[in-house]
Amino acid sequence: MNTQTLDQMSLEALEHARAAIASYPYPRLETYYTFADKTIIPTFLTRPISRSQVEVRQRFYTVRGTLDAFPAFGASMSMMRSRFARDVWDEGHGGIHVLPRVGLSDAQRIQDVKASAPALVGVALGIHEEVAFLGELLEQPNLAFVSIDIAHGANAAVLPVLEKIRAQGVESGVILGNVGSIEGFAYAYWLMKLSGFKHFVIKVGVGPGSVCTTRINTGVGVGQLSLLEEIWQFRNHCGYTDAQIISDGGVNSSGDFVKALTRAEGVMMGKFFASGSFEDEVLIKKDGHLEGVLLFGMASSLVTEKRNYIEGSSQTLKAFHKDAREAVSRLREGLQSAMTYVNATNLNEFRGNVRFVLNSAAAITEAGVH
Ligand SMILES: NC(=O)C1=CN([C@@H]2O[C@H](COP(=O)(O)OP(=O)(O)OC[C@H]3O[C@@H](n4cnc5c(N)ncnc54)[C@H](OP(=O)(O)O)[C@@H]3O)[C@@H](O)[C@H]2O)C=CC1
Ligand SMILES: Nc1nc2c(ncn2[C@@H]2O[C@H](COP(=O)(O)O)[C@@H](O)[C@H]2O)c(=O)[nH]1
Repeated sequence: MNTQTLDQMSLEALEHARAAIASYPYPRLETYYTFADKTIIPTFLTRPISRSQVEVRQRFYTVRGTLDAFPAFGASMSMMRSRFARDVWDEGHGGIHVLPRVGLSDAQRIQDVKASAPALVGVALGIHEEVAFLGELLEQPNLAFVSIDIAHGANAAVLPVLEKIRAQGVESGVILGNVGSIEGFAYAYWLMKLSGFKHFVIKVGVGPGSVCTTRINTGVGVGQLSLLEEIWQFRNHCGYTDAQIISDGGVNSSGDFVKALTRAEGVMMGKFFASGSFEDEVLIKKDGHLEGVLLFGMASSLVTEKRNYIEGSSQTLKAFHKDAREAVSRLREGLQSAMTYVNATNLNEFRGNVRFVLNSAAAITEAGVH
C-alpha cells in the first residue's frame, strides 16, 4: 500500500472515531480512579457452589482459531522470556505470555518462541518489522498472538505493520496498544477494522505501570480503573464487540487483577509476576535463596541505553512468588472467590453482576492489614 492510501485510511479512521465519540450519549468523566480507590459490593450466593467450580477461562481469538484460557497475560518486558512463558502457561492451566521485543534481535525473538513451547505465546512487535521475520514468526506452531507494543498505540504509524501482518493471511489474534482514552480506543479500533482484521484486541493503559514514569515525565495518562470502565461502556455501547480489551499495568494484588477483569477480557502484568521465573540476570539471590527481582521499564535508560524520551525507571522488588505458576494460582483463587461474592459462575455473569463503590481514605486503610 502506498503512502497516499495509508493517509486515506488514517483519515477515514479518524472520521469514524469522531462520529462514534460525537454520538456517545454518556457524560465524560472528570475524575478518574484506580484499583485502590474502589471495591466491589458483595451481594449473595443463591447456588450452592464451591469456589473451585466457577469457570474462570475466557475465550480469545488467536492467529489460528479460538483459545479458552485463564485471562492473565505476561507483560512484554525483557526480563520475562521463555522460562516465564512456560511457567505462566502451566501446561495449559495458566495464562499467556507476550514475549518482549525491546533490545532483542529478530533471531532471538524467534528462538524465544521456540524455547517457550509447548506454551502458547504472543510476541511483541514494533512498527518496523521485516516481512521475512513476520513470515517465520507466523509459522511457529505455538504462536497465538502478535502484539503491536508501542507507548502510543492510537497512532497511524502502525498502519504499515498492520498491512504486513494482514498480507500474511492473519485475520485475528492481533493486539494493538496502548490507548488511554475513548478517543484513542475508537481510533485504534478503526485502524484495525480498516486494515481488515476480523477479531482483535486493544490494550488499555497509559502510565499505570509499576516502573512507568509517563505521567511524571509527560503529565499524560489517567487512573486505570475508571479508564477501563469508560472504555468498556463505550465499546459495548458502540457494538465494537469484535475488539476485546486487555488492561495493561498497575496490578499490585489479585484483587486489582479481579477489578481490572470486570471491565476487560484480559489483564497484563509485569510486577505481580516478579519471581524466579524471570531471567537469571535480574534475580537477586542470597545463599541460593531468591530475595528479590530487578524490574526495569522498556522505555527506561537501562534497556537500549536510551538517551531521549525516557518514560521508565527501575525498582528492586521483593520476590513474593516462587515462580509464575504460584502467581497464577494466587490470581485464580482471588478471582474464584470474588465471583462467588456476587453470585457468578462464569466471567460474563461476573461482569454483569459487579457494582463498584468508591471508598473513603479510612475505608482504604481498613482494607489493609491493620
Ligand atoms: N503503557 C505505557 O504507558 C507505556 C509503555 N511503554 C513501553 O515502552 C516500550 C517502548 O515504547 P516506545 O517508546 O513506543 O517504542 P519505540 O521507541 O519503538 O517507538 C515506537 C514508535 O512509536 C512512536 N511513539 C512513541 N511514543 C510516542 C508518543 N508519545 N507519541 C507519538 N508517537 C510515539 C515512536 O516515534 P518517535 O520515537 O519517533 O516519536 C516510534 O515510531 C514498549 O514496550 C512500550 O509498551 C512506553 C511508554 C509508555
Ligand atoms: N511508561 C512505561 N511503561 C512501561 C515501561 N515498561 C513497561 N511498561 C508498561 O508497564 C506494564 C507492566 O506494568 P506492571 O504495573 O504490571 O508492572 C507493561 O506491560 C508496559 O505496558 C516503561 O519503561 N515506561
